[in-house]
Amino acid sequence: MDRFKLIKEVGDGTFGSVWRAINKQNGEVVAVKKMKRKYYSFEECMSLREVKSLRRMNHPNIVKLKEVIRENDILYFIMEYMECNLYQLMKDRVKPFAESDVRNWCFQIFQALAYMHQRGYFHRDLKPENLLVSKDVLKLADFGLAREISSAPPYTEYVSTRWYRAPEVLLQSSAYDSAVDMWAMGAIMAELLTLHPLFPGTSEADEILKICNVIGCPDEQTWPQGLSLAEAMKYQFPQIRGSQLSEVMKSASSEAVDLISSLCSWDPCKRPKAAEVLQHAFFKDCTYVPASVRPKAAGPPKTPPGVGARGLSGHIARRYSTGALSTSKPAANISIKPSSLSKIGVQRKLQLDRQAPQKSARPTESNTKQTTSRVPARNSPGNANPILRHSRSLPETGRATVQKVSTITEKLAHMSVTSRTRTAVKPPVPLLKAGHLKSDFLGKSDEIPPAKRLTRKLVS
Ligand SMILES: Nc1ncnc2c1ncn2[C@@H]1O[C@H](COP(=O)(O)OP(=O)(O)OP(=O)(O)O)[C@@H](O)[C@H]1O
Repeated sequence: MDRFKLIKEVGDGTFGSVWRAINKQNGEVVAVKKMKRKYYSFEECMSLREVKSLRRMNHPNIVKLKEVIRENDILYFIMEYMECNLYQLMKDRVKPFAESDVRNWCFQIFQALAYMHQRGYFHRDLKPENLLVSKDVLKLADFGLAREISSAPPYTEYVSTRWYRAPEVLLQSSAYDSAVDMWAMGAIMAELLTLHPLFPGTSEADEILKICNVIGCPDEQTWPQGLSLAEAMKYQFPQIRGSQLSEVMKSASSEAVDLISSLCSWDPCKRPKAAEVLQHAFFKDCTYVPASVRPKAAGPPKTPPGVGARGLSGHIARRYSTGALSTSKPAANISIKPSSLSKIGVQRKLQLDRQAPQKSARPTESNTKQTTSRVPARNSPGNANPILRHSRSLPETGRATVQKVSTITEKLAHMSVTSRTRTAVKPPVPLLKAGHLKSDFLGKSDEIPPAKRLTRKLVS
């Protein structure tokens, strides 16, 4: 690590602290993520999901892992540096972002998702904090480490973010897939457009209630599997017709509302795939698709190989070609090069009953008993949220408006996605009542005082 000069801590997550640093050898600014737990062998580091998945990703909208260094049993990830995350951009804002900005950002993220879903990976913890920004470039970060659950607590505990958690995960489905990322993106898009979280649940049961308040409760037509999942848990959905998303997002365009409606469909099968989303009318002005997600036959890109709908200079994409894994004890260098894709893909144990062990920027649960803290959500509307005042169901899906814009994007729509199986052991299920606020599905209370309900950071 002598090669790097740490300048400033820029992030403190559950698993690691992140620093802006300079590579003294070439002057390059990098991000150094110093992991909080110790690693006693290089093999252990190599088996981390974050390493396994990120080293296989080479996309302009996925943060590049340059090196992995183990020194004195401490693990460091050397990554490309990004200026901030989307939550930081949102939290002090009063005026919502222009829809064109949201469009450009989301277009980039959906491209990254199309790329990784095609390769059999899905993120499972999409949230504004994990979407990093530099100028108008957005990149997905924080891959899969949280799936690495076999090591000693507390740093390997799984922490997921409730506000963006898909209903099938909330209802403890034993099999779910990349559609969970699509749900999270719907919630994130809405939050970007309104500066308010769309489903700010204070517990898992309240999370489902918040969802029902917006999109109405599911029925045999909209999500039969969901009713079965609920029945298996002895959970009763609150009988709510829901609001109108356009009322919650008054200034959003009909295309934005339509896309969010389809992304936040109860039934994961009814959510569009990432590649389909790129063809949605909301993105009609965004035509650039990076070479990395184009079918090989499509030829070279017509715009520079940058990122985002606006396109960026080519040097950015070229920076991401190689990297090295290294350790100083014992010395060993291993090249990062894309290897054959794992058929297992992302595996992350989901623990739904308790809260995050420590610093986590969002309402989360993990399998520790520690309480968690939250920082206030900017402009959190609380009960003033208009979703609580309206009662009309959303359209089942907005897929009808998906438009075909090019041969390339048409081909993208046929990208395959590998399903994954959740490995969590299910504990006994208590009887749950609709809208139950006192305890979570697994019987552990995570209710917090009303004044703190709509805050983001969980406190010990
Ligand atoms: N490459 C980077 N460049 C700049 N900042 C970064 C980078 N990677 C992460 N960060 C910052 O550090 C924060 C924490 O990083 P990260 O999410 O990887 O840690 P974590 O311990 O896995 O967090 P979590 O609690 O979400 O699981 C991010 O929200 C972001 O603000």
